[in-house]
Amino acid sequence: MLLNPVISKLAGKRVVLASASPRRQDILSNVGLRFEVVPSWFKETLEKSLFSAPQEYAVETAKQKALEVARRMHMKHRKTPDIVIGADTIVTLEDAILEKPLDKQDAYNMLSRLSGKEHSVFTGVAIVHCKSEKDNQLDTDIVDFYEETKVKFAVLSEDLLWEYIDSGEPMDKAGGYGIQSLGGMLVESVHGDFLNVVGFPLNHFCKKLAEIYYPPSKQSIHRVKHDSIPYVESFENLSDVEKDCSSSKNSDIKKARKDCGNNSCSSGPSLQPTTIIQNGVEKKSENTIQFPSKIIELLDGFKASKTLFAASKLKVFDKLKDKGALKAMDIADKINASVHGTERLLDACVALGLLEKTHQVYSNTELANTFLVSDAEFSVHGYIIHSNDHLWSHYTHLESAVVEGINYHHKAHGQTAEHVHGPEVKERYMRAMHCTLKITARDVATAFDLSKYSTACDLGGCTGALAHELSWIYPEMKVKVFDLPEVIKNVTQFQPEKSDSTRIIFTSGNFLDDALPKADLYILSRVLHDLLEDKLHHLLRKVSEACSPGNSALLIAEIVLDEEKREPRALLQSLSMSGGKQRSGTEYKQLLESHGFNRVQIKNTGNLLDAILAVKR
Ligand SMILES: Cc1cn([C@H]2C[C@H](O)[C@@H](COP(=O)(O)OP(=O)(O)OP(=O)(O)O)O2)c(=O)[nH]c1=O
Repeated sequence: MLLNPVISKLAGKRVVLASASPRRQDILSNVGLRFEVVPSWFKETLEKSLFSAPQEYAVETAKQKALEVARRMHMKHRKTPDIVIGADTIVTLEDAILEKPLDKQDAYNMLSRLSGKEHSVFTGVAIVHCKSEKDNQLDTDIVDFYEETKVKFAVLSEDLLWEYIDSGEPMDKAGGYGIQSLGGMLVESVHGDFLNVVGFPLNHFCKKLAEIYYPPSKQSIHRVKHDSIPYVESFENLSDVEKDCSSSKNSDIKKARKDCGNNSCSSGPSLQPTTIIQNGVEKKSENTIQFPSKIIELLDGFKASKTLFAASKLKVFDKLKDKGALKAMDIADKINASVHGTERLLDACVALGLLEKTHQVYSNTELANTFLVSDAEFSVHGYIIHSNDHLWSHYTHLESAVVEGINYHHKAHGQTAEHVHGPEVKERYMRAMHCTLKITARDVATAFDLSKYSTACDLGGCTGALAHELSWIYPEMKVKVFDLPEVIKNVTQFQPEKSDSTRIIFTSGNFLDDALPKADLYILSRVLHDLLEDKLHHLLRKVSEACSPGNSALLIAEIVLDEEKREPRALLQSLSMSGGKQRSGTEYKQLLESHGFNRVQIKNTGNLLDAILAVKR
């Protein structure tokens, strides 16, 4: 335990070594690491000329080896590992990269080049932390590094060379030799980590683990030097609190800190005494203040949102979807932007997990292809643009709107009706509604068995996204979308190619003023939270009157707050609302009961909107 404190940090985790190399397996198992071996299928065929230095090639190959295994285990075997370790060893001589020889002649060529000279052995290592996201996406966090060792060969005679080659040893080894076996006889001197030559830089690996699992506190100078494996005593002295908070890779660290958000971990002063060295003098400090991760995360949140908005607005994800992969300068050209600015934006998107970057070439992640490309089936692009162009300004005026207690719409956009209700704004709003409903409609439509209702009317149903989902799930159901004339006249562009116009009908009208069309099932999706009390009751009264007991029902799609009203998404959204309010399950129940709906069922879907089914018996 004392000898391998950092290695023991991996105990209890599913660790996978993505390597067929018996040497790597030996090195790691010799220090007590428990792991599965899943050799990588990644072919070592990266274009070497694309790398500015050979070690970058080794690191990238190591990374690709590990990622291939992580993805395969996640997708095919549904066994997401916690950590996958990949490595790649190369020999370099005068800019040439020597990998494993193809045959005896190739081994001869390599060894005769190495004869009498000093060469470098680089091993690139990637430590990939994996996490399965809610939507079954694989989320990875990669730490990589390389180690260089210089090896000098004696002058080798032809006979020695061929005898060595005939032993068979060179064939599965980079540079065509194995320093740990017969090949050791060829070596005059070694500068650096011997195990690095054999295929795995153990010391550097432990230092990296130390950095990951024991990051230095930002507030105090610990006795753990950044480039050292931490002193054993410093592990012994770690408090449970600190252990929990620094338990893993960056995202785990974030998570652990988040989990600790309500206790002394992230905010209050820690009671753990800390050793501080100032001007060479050691001091013990009580009440060290821990780094306020939670606050920094909140503080920086707007930068991440705005990065997503800017990349979406500039259609970065669309351009990359069209072209597959592009360099920063090509993207800059396509979006009419400066190369420098584009590169910064792209790198920020990589850091946020929206883009991937390999050898200065950017491509969309699966997440971006599915949700950020503007014409993708489940794109949230419209919602992002609405957030950027409309909601953003609400929040920049939040402070004065709170102080003055006025409507944010006026504060943010001035008072002109044109600005708030102009055609462009309306279309943007429709897009935002459309894409949020596209990703929520399935969960709302299937929250309850609605098959007994043969006609439905979606009041304020906008582009018909929920109507289409209902008609697809309930083939017997006909759905009428009832919305304002200016909405209905723009719905055509949102219809799927194969839409059945006999089962989905768009009708113009105002649900507050006009008579409601007849239906078995009325739907109010994202309507109630936005209405002032008088309008809300007026509408519910009308719907209730239109519902006959036993035969009809009202389906509501809204965020249903937990009873303590702690749901951040809804509460943050409330800040930008002009009139209405978000409600808890009990509040919706009472509201609906007051309008004669005496059977109210609520289903938390886990999606953006929850579902409520209200019936009059
Ligand atoms: C230079 C040198 C390399 N080697 C080995 C280490 C590596 O196993 C191999 C270089 O090939 P790699 O491609 O790094 O590794 P590998 O093919 O053996 O395993 P995998 O790709 O599955 O991870 O050469 C020695 O064993 N001794 C040496 O002295």
